[in-house]
Amino acid sequence: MGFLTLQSLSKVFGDFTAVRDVDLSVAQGEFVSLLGPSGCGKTTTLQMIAGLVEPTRGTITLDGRDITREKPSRRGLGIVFQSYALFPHMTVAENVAFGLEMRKVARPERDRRVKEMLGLVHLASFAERYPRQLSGGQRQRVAIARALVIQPPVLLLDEPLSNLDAKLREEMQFELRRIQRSVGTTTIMVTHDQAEALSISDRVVVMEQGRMTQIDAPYRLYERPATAFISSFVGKMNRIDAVWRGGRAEAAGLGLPSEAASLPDGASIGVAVRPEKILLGAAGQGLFDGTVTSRFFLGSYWLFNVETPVGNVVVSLPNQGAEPVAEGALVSLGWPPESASIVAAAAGAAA
Ligand SMILES: Nc1ncnc2c1ncn2[C@@H]1O[C@H](COP(=O)(O)OP(=O)(O)OP(=O)(O)O)[C@@H](O)[C@H]1O
Repeated sequence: MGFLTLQSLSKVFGDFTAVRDVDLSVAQGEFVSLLGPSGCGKTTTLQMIAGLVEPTRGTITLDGRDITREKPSRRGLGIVFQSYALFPHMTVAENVAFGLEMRKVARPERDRRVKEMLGLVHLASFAERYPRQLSGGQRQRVAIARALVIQPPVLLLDEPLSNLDAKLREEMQFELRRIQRSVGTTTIMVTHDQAEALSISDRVVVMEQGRMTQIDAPYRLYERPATAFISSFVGKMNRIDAVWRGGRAEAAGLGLPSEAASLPDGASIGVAVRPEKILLGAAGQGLFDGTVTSRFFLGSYWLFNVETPVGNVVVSLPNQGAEPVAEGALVSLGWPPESASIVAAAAGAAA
C-alpha cells in the first residue's frame, strides 16, 4: 500500500458523476501530476484529498490512516492554489510564519524554520517585503514556502503556475521540482499543461471524463499512450488513418510500418507516429514522398508540414545550425516499425 491511497474514489454532483472510481497509490516522496482537459475531474479529486469536497464513495488513506471523513485542518496538508492568496497586510516572513503561529510553534523555532524556508525558495532577502512588492513568480514561491513550512505529509498544488507568463512558468517548473526534491514532500499537482506534467513529475495520471485512463512515468506516457485521446493530448502526434489488412497497416495503397497487432482484416485504425521519429530523406529514398508545404523555426528544432499520399504529416528535426529543406521541396518520409503504434481510428474515418 502507498503512502497516500485513493480507493474507488467517486464524486457525484446531482446526477452528474465528476469523478468515477479513481484508484491511485502514491509513494512517499513521489511527485504525481493529475493531467487532463478542463472539466475532467482533476480539481474535484484534489479537493477530496484536501478534505474540501466530501467523496460520494470510496476511501482515502494517508500513511495507513483512513482520512476520508476527516476535517481539512486535521489532515494538515499543504495546499497551494493558482491564486496566491497571500495575506496582503503581512510581510513575506509573516506570511510564511502564519501556519507555525497557528500551531503555536515557539518563536525561536518559528524564526529558524521561516528563514530556512525562505532560503530554500531563494527569497531570503525578501523577508520584510509585502506581497504587493513582489513579482508573480516570487509570490508563488512565498505561497509554496508557506505551505511547506508546516512540514505537511502531502503538498497539494492546483495549477500553481498557470498565472505566470511562459518564461517564468518554465523557470518555476524547475524551481518547484528542485524544492520538492530537497524537502522530499509527497506532492500531487493538478495541471492541464502536458509539458508541465511531463517535465516535473515522477508519474502522471491522465484523467478523461472523471476516470483515470493512464498512470505512468512521463516517458512511458509519451512513448506508449494508452488511449487515442492521450496520444493527441500528450505531445505532438501524427495520426494516419489506415486499414489493417494482411497483418499490416495500409493507407493509400501503401504498407505503413508499425508495431504488431492482432486485429481482424479490414479494421479501421490509426497509425500514430511522433514528428521526431520520422526520417526525412531525399525523394525516392523512403517509404513515400511528399512536398514540404510549410516550415517553422522553433529555436531548438524545425517543424515541417509535408503533404503526402496519406495526408499531411508533421515532421520535426533538431536545429543543427544549418538551413534544412525549403518549402516546396520534394522529400521522402519513413520510420522504423517500433516508432509507430496502432491506435483507434479517428471518429468518422473511412474504412
Ligand atoms: N460543486 C459542483 N456542483 C456541480 N458540478 C460540479 C461542482 N464542482 C465541479 N463540478 C463539475 O464536475 C466536473 C469536474 O470539475 P473539476 O473542477 O474537477 O474539473 P477540472 O478537471 O479540475 O477542470 P478545470 O481544469 O477546468 O478546473 C465539471 O464538469 C464541473 O462542472
